[in-house]
Amino acid sequence: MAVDRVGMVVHGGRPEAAEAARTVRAWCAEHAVACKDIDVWNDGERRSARQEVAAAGDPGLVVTLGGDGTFLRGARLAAAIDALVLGVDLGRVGFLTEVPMTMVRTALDAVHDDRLDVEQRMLLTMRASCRLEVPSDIEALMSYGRGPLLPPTSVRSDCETGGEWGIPLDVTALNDVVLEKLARDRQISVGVYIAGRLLASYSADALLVATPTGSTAYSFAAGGPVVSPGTEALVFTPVAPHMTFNRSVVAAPDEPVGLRVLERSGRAAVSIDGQLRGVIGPGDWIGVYAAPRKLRAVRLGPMDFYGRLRDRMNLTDAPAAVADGTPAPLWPVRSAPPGDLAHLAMPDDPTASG
Ligand SMILES: NC(=O)c1ccc[n+]([C@@H]2O[C@H](COP(=O)([O-])OP(=O)(O)OC[C@H]3O[C@@H](n4cnc5c(N)ncnc54)[C@H](O)[C@@H]3O)[C@@H](O)[C@H]2O)c1
Ligand SMILES: Nc1ncnc2c1ncn2[C@@H]1O[C@H](COP(=O)(O)OP(=O)(O)OP(=O)(O)O)[C@@H](O)[C@H]1O
Repeated sequence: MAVDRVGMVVHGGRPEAAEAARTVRAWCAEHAVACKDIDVWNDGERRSARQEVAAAGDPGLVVTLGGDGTFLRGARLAAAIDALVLGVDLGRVGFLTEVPMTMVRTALDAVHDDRLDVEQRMLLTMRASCRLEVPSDIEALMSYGRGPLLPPTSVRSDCETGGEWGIPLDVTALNDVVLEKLARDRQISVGVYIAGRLLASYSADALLVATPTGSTAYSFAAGGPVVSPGTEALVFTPVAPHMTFNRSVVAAPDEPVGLRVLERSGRAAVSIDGQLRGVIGPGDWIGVYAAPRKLRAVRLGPMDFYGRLRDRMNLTDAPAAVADGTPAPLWPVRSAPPGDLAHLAMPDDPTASG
C-alpha cells in the first residue's frame, strides 16, 4: 500500500481499545508496516500536532481507536501532514468513526489493497488578534477529566502576519471553534461579522462556528441545522443568546466569521474541537475561515450520513405517521432502493477520490 507507516491514537481508558491496538500492531508486523503509538497524553504534557506526528515518523495513516473525541484527536494530527485517518468505533456515540472493532483487520486490508474511498472533510482554521494561550491559573480548574492542555497555538509560517488581519494560527478544527463564557455568571458580549459585515452584537453563553461535520455536535445541541458533510459551509450558531434573533446562519466557505469581544464583556474561552485553547477578553477577536486543506478520511463504502443520523441520534418517527399506515421503506445502503424510489439511489460521492 502507499502507506508504509501507521500512527495509532488509542483511548487510554478503554481495555477494548488496548485490545484493538494489539490487533493493529500485529497486522502491521505481518505486513511489514511500521506502527507507532501517538499517545498524546501519556507523559502528562501535550505537544503541537506537528511535533506529535514528527515523533511518530510522519505516518501516512492515523488509526484512532476510541470514540468521537479520540477521532477528533487523530484528525488534528492527520490534518497537520495530510495523512489519511481511519476511525475504529469504540466509543459511546461513534458519529465520526468508520468501522466497528470487529472490522479492524478488514479495514487495514482494504487500505493495504487500495480498496478504499477517501472522503474529504472541510476543516476550519483561524486568525486572531493575539496568540491563544490558556492562563496558568486556569489549569487546576480544567484538569478534572479532559487530560493535559494543549500548548499555546503556534503561528502559521506559510501565511502573512501583521496588520489588522491579526495573527494566522496554525490550528485546524474538524468540528467547531467555540467562544464561550468563562465565568458561569458572566455572559459574553460579542460583535459577530460574516464576510466582513456586521451581523449583530450578541450577548450569549457561547457562539460557535461549525463545519458541516460539526453541525451534528455542539451546534446541533444548540438548535443548529444538520448540514451534509458533503457540502462546504461555516455554520454560525449562538448558544442561549439573550435577544430575539437566535437562528443559525450558514455562510459560504469564502465568508469568514469574525467574533470581536466587546468592551464590557466577560472573558471568553476559545475551544477548538472541544479542547480549550485560549482565553480572550474585551478588544480581542478571532476570525474563523475554511482551511485550504481538507481532512482525508478513509471510507470502506458509501458514507450513509442520513442512516447514521437516524441511527446514532435515535430518530423516532412521528406517532401519527406511524399510525397512518405502512412504515416508510428503509433499505440497506448498499442495496437498490425499492421500485418507485429507485431514482433516490445515492449518486457517486463527488467529494470522494480513490
Ligand atoms: N452541549 C453539547 O452538545 C456540547 C458541549 C460542548 C462540546 N460539545 C462538542 O464536543 C465536541 C468534542 O467531542 P468530544 O467527544 O471530545 O467531547 P465529549 O466527550 O464531551 O462529547 C460530546 C458528544 O458529542 C459527540 N460528537 C462529537 N463530535 C460529533 C460530531 N461531529 N457529530 C455528532 N456527534 C459528535 C460525541 O460522541 C459525544 O457524545 C466539540 O467539538 C463540540 O462540538 C458538545
Ligand atoms: N489517550 C488517552 N490517555 C489517557 N486518557 C484518555 C485517553 N483518551 C481518553 N482518555 C480518557 O477518557 C475520557 C473520555 O475521552 P473522550 O470523551 O475523548 O472519549 P471518546 O473517544 O470521545 O469516547 P466516548 O465516545 O466514549 O466519549 C477523557 O476525559 C480521558 O479521561
